[in-house]
Amino acid sequence: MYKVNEVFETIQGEGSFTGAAAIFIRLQGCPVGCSWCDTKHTWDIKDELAMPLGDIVIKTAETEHWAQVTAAELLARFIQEGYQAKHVVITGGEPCMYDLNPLCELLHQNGYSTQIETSGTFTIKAPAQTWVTVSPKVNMAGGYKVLQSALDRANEIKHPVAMEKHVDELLQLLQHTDTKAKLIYLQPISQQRRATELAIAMCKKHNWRLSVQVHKYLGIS
Ligand SMILES: C[S@@+](CC[C@H](N)C(=O)[O-])C[C@H]1O[C@@H](n2cnc3c(N)ncnc32)[C@H](O)[C@@H]1O
Ligand SMILES: Nc1nc2[nH]cc(C(=O)O)c2c(=O)[nH]1
Ligand code: SF4
Ligand SMILES: [Mg+2]
Repeated sequence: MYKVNEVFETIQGEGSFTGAAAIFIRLQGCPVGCSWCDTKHTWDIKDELAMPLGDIVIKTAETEHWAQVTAAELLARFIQEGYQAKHVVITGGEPCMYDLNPLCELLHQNGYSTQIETSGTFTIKAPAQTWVTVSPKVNMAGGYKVLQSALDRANEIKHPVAMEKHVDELLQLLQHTDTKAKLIYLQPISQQRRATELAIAMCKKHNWRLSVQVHKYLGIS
């Protein structure tokens, strides 16, 4: 069973799948506590805020409501809603609090590709074909060993930056990671001008890529 905060079809706005039509599943719950997090409404799991999946799918505002569902119920809902996207992004909250194997396997069997957006603070439980985006959160719950195994598994590393020290953190993490087959992105925090300028300069300096949360510039979810 998965606790789901939101389900919606949109355009992937971050990382290497930017521009791809995608179905997003936003899972409820995250203990990491990033001060600049743009999805704080997913942090807590409040029993009294449970609601049916049908109500979750039509909700338009960011709320702390969630629905408890199976993988099969989610797939059935995609079909019922007439979603055409064949790429599914599982985010949160922190999706790796959950075992994502049953969900991803069912989606793969039904012709979807899958992608996870994770902080690297929980062990990743997902099939080998799943594209893993790690947005590393340092000095947070989970510890160094878990984060390193997430970085090793990552297909792309997408580091949120606002200050030089965030770049230094990434450089430190990459020292212990084989990055040959990985894409490395900097993502400016909250579209701040200074963060964006820093990210551009550092992408040029280190030959990394820039991810700018295109959906926020477009004003879409
Ligand atoms: C909301 S998080 C959910 C998934 C997971 N907990 C994680 O942190 O990767 C999804 C992505 O948004 C990024 N993010 C969150 N708040 C942001 C902000 N204010 N500006 C830029 N990126 C942000 C995270 O770093 C992560 O890459
Ligand atoms: N369009 C769109 N793209 C996204 N890529 C990652 C997102 C996330 O919240 O994890 C996200 C999101 O919330 N919306
Ligand atoms: S780990 Fe992700 S969801 Fe959790 S607080 Fe940080 S950015 Fe937000
Ligand atoms: Mg988002």
